[in-house]
Amino acid sequence: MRAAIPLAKGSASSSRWLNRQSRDPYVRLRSSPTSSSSLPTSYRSRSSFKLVSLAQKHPSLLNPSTTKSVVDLGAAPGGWSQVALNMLKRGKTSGRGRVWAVDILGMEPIPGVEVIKGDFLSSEVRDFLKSKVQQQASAGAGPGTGMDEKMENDTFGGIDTVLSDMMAPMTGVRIRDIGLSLELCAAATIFARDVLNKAKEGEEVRKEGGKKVYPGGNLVMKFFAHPDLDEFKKLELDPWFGKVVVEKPKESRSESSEAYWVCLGFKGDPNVR
Ligand SMILES: C[S@@+](CC[C@H](N)C(=O)[O-])C[C@H]1O[C@@H](n2cnc3c(N)ncnc32)[C@H](O)[C@@H]1O
Repeated sequence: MRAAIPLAKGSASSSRWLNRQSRDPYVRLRSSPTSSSSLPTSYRSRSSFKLVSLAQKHPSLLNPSTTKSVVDLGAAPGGWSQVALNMLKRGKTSGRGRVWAVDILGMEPIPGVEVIKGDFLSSEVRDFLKSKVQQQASAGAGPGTGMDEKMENDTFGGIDTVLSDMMAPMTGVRIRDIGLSLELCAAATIFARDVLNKAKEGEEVRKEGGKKVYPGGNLVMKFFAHPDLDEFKKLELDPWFGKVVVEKPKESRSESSEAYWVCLGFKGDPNVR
């Protein structure tokens, strides 16, 4: 087991880090027990506020009335899963909503979230997760639900939203770090294509509260800005979704090159439409 590396007392970098943490409003909010807003603020991670922000801007990502099932990739310590679960609990789908959380690291349990510990880059872990999702899909299917028919037609993936905040430990070697980010994005994208609910034929974009809602499942995925990743979006995301936008939530540190793709309205394989 690797020993924890202590922060060098008084070193310039540790004082910079401590200084930044103490000034960061999202680090303080993370553990604040109360808030005037209706959103719970005792989240496990600073990152939670990024998802809150993305979901406020794109309400169909975690829509309390329609989102029933969410997969959270790179979930530890569990902040995004908490946000997703809270949103599902507030809606009509409460009780039926499911969240699966996957991480290479362990995390404290969250009641209502099924945690799978494993490396998402391993095909065994992805297949295990897929089988869990499919079990739910077939349990939900049945006469009168319309789901049996959807599954026969191969248009029921079972998942409404896939979230990926996965980030490999940075090596500092830019080309390697970009390669790792691309590898995680590729694995999350291929998985999402297999499990996301597809827009039904003839289903139109509708407006809700002045915002467009694209039919079909959604994918939110962290990436690191680089021309190779722009190319990835153009080839692997844009043709598969109704709309793909790049978001840099205000809670994401400006010095970080991280951003998120918000992919709305899964349409399925462009080659067979
Ligand atoms: C930024 S953290 C996620 C924070 C989380 N969204 C939250 O709000 O608590 C990134 C996570 O990605 C996980 N990760 C990186 N590579 C992974 C992989 N190959 N498989 C599973 N998890 C991975 C890391 O272990 C880490 O916990």
